[in-house]
Amino acid sequence: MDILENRAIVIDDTTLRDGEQTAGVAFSLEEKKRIARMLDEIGVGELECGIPAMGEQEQASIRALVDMGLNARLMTWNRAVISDIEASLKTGVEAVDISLSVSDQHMKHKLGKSRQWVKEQLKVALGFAKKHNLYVSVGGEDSSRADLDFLVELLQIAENEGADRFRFCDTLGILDPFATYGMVKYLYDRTGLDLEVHTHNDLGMATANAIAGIRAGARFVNTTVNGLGERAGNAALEEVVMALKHACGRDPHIDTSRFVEISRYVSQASHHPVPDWKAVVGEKVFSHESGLHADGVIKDARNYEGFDPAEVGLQRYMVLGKHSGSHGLLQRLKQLDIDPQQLDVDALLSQVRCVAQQQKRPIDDQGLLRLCNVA
Ligand SMILES: CC(=O)SCCNC(=O)CCNC(=O)[C@H](O)C(C)(C)COP(=O)(O)OP(=O)(O)OC[C@H]1O[C@@H](n2cnc3c(N)ncnc32)[C@H](O)[C@@H]1OP(=O)(O)O
Ligand SMILES: O=C(O)CCC(=O)C(=O)O
Repeated sequence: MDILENRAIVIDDTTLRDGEQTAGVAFSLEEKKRIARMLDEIGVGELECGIPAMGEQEQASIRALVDMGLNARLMTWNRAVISDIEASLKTGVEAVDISLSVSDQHMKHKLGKSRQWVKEQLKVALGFAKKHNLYVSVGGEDSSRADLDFLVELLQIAENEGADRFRFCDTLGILDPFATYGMVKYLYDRTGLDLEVHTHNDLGMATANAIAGIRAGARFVNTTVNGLGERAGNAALEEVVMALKHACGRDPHIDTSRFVEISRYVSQASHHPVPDWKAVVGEKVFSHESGLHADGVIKDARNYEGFDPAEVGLQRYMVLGKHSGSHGLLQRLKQLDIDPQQLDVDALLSQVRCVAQQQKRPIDDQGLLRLCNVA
């Protein structure tokens, strides 16, 4: 049986934490509230909303998010340090991610500590958080470079000490989907803890890796709007959700029709433009110019569209350009109320192609009317 069957997938969106860690990005409180509200309204189950250890201003903004009374569970990010968790407690959140580096590289060359220290520190931090009745996700930073059997040991400690789940992090975005599947499955087969995947896009595989992790048994997945996040970013919310629906046949119960609206807002608030061709939310991803494609779409949009553009709040554009064919041209003429019988359509198509080639852009309606000598 497919492991995805009968398992509710929970989206833990970290636009307000890892997304805001994108170099140069800083959301205002109003922007954070609006992003949180929109994500909550579309049904995202959990929001990782900041890092209280950063100081009083960050704590106040997290408190303001808590005060909104959203349906989504709010979670903060913490190092495995008591003072970080104390700062989280001040904000009123009921869930924390307690992060510890788990690869030998990080333990030795970042923390300057041993595996034993990490195991002990996990107990200390987790014990403190559970004493305060917090829901705890243990974040395994750099899990993808960790010794898997050491990870299993850590997961056992986490489970014994009351952790609620473990977050498997491909911190550097160095895995492919097959490796992600193998590593997450290895952990899934050896622990009773719920698993989460946190994937980065350094090799362009964040979404694919997130899906692979879910297929291997992870029930939680970290996403960000537009794939914002450290370096090349995280798995994009809109991509993961649409992939779950259309590649995996699972509906994570998110109102996807607002994806474009949310994407545009986060793009503006983060000062990070979304390319026209960005999967799922790019303005032009449902533009059809090529003759065979345009013909196919005119006959039945499902010939060349994997999902309806309206499903994410986009629209379809039929474009006349260098690669156009006669069916696309005839359709446009019809829309402009021009009788093709009066024209040499083959000659007009040649002109359309030629002008588009010269201008290096599509022909708009005015341009077409001029070519038809009607303008
Ligand atoms: C992979 C990720 O995205 S993890 C999230 C990272 N996010 C951020 O760093 C953004 C917010 N960070 C901050 O505001 C600051 O870095 C703070 C408040 C957390 C800490 O600030 P500072 O005390 O000035 O320390 P600084 O950031 O320079 O150094 C980090 C320290 O935390 C330690 N540390 C790093 N990760 C962990 C961890 N998971 N658990 C315990 N200690 C850790 C480092 O070893 C270093 O300690 P050292 O001083 O003993 O060498
Ligand atoms: O440790 C965590 O919970 C997440 C850290 C993170 O953002 C990462 O590993 O990329």
